[in-house]
Amino acid sequence: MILTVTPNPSLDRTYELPGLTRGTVLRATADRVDPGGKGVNVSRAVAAAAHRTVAVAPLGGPEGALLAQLLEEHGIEAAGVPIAGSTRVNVTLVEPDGTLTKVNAAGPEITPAEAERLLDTVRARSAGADWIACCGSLPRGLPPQWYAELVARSHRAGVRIALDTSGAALVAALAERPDVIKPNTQELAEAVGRPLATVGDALKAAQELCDLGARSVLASLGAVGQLLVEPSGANFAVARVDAVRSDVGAGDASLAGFLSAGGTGRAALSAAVAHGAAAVQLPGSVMPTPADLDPSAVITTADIPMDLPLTGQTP
Ligand SMILES: Nc1ncnc2c1ncn2[C@@H]1O[C@H](COP(=O)(O)OP(=O)(O)OP(=O)(O)O)[C@@H](O)[C@H]1O
Ligand SMILES: O=P(O)(O)OC[C@@]1(O)O[C@H](CO)[C@@H](O)[C@@H]1O
Repeated sequence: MILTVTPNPSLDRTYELPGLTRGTVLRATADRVDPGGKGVNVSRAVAAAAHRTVAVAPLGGPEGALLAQLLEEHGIEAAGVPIAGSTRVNVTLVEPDGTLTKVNAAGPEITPAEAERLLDTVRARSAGADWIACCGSLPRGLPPQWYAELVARSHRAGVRIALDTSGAALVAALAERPDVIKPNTQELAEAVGRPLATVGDALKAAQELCDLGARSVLASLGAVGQLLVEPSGANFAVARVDAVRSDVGAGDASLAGFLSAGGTGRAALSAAVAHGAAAVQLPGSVMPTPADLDPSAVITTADIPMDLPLTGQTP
């Protein structure tokens, strides 16, 4: 069973536009709403592969009620923690050429009592979990050390932790030795405090995060592929993709594939890349099912392409 924790879940609204013109009323040609937030997406992908998952998330207001309803419709068991504030709505604008513009709200303010109830709910639901995946930004009210506390508590309960977050929350959690962290290129660069130009730079940065406490690093490098750095060594994988439709949630699909395949070693890395490649070929944040995966398109190697340039960092 994979338990996911999403402290700042979202309703993901996607609007398809004939064009994106600033300062005008834009009429959408299509729109959709998906249950969102990084851990929620991991649960969606795990459930799509018919594995057991429980999604822990604070839920509040009419948006929280709709999110709970959507999760139920997706067949995902939710452990919702009621909060006084309202669950956020994140908006994606899609232009005809496929360009995506995403607006993520800050999310509700979580009270100290709600924060404690969230930690208690994770503890109560973690019996029998193979992994706890803690994913996404922290809403207001949760201090940057909140994930560190969650990692420490989960390790005391004997459960492995995967952490996908960024900035101070990521750095603060390293000392508690998360079993795997999943930074993307931007998050990796931010964590080591310098821009990364090549896969070799990303490898060095991932090794530094291991020195700071991460037991392993699954670095997702967008179209470039993924690096898995473990005590036993590093591996790199990339998959052929015919046409990218939406990269929203591709990292979440990757993490779900990685954990479902055991969360360690080359086979899990290959599964992560197969899931990422499948996810980008699907619309919105639709998560791949086993039928969408093409393992034959994945190349996995211990021969790291050190000089391969990276993309996807904003200064
Ligand atoms: N443009 C692309 N072309 C091919 N594969 C891609 C592309 N973008 C993403 N992928 C695949 O999906 C994986 C995850 O993507 P990425 O590194 O962008 O994650 P992320 O930034 O965490 O995504 P998100 O936060 O939206 O879930 C990549 O490692 C790769 O396997
Ligand atoms: O604001 P955060 O928590 O960093 O990211 C939230 C989010 O962008 O991540 C998912 C895609 O990975 C979306 O479902 C959701 O809207």
